[in-house]
Amino acid sequence: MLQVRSVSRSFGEIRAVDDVSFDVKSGRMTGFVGANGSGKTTTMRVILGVLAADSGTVSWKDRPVTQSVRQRFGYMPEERGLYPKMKVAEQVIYLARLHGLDRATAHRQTHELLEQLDVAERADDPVEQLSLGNQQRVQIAAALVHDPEVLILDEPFSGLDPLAIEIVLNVLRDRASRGAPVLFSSHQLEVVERLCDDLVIISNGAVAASGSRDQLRTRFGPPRYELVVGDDAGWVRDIPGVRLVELDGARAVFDLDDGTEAAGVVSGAPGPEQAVLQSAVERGTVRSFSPVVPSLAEIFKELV
Ligand SMILES: Nc1ncnc2c1ncn2[C@@H]1O[C@H](COP(=O)(O)OP(=O)(O)OP(=O)(O)O)[C@@H](O)[C@H]1O
Repeated sequence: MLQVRSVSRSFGEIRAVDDVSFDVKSGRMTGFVGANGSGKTTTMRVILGVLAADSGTVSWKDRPVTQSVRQRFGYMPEERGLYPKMKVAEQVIYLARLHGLDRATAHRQTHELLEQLDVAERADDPVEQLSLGNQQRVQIAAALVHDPEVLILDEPFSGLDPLAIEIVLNVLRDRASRGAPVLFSSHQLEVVERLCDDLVIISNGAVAASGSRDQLRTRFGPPRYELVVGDDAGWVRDIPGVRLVELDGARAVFDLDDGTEAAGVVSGAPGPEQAVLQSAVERGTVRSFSPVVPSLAEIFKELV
């Protein structure tokens, strides 16, 4: 597990990262989200040692992260750093060699990755001749080629089309399933939502929430339900303890009033959602009744 503990970093008057702590667990994909300027890149740079923290620690497998440990990390920086005139494969092999791989291994791992990332046919072209999306795939190959123990990726999906997102996503999942902790930042919340196991939400340099995606959805979602009946569902608004959020003919979405608990939360007490369901059954057909979990975008709006 990679542990970030009480990390702070200021630039002059600006406190870019303020007492930030979170874990990136082995074998899990952790999405790192926050508004522009909230401190994601600064935190990632501190993890990588590109930037020193003013205070706080970063540890990997319970040991402080030193320069030699960082050699075994894979990092995709926000500012992309490929040599435009160098050929794709040559460049990735070169970076692999810098990480200490022998020539044959560097060669083999480069070509495997270019295949997986679906840019193998551009292996002998100079990087500058590739589209930005394809350059991005090469950048990802460069971050992964030395088979890193930990992956830290700053916006790995920006500028990728949906097909490329799927390809990169599969490559990262594969790395996670082999045990690497993967921390990636992204503004594409629907991608993060689909891809991550865990989440760290940062706001103004501080962690606003962290934990597993499913836990956060349960924690931050108001108790909300969707009911679909056979005819008009307008009567739902008259049930005590219920606040109608959306009504579309036979479909009603409702929250429980503030301070009202769902059934089972307070032992034995049936919640107002049970009254809705019972009333629906008495009135006729119930097509569906289910809790609604908030999307990451909704949680984000609430926190950031
Ligand atoms: N080298 C620097 N010098 C001065 N201020 C900096 C420097 N790097 C970052 N900052 C400031 O620190 C704050 C956090 O920036 P950071 O780049 O970490 O945010 P971010 O969450 O990665 O943003 P984005 O989503 O836009 O990439 C911002 O106010 C930024 O202007």
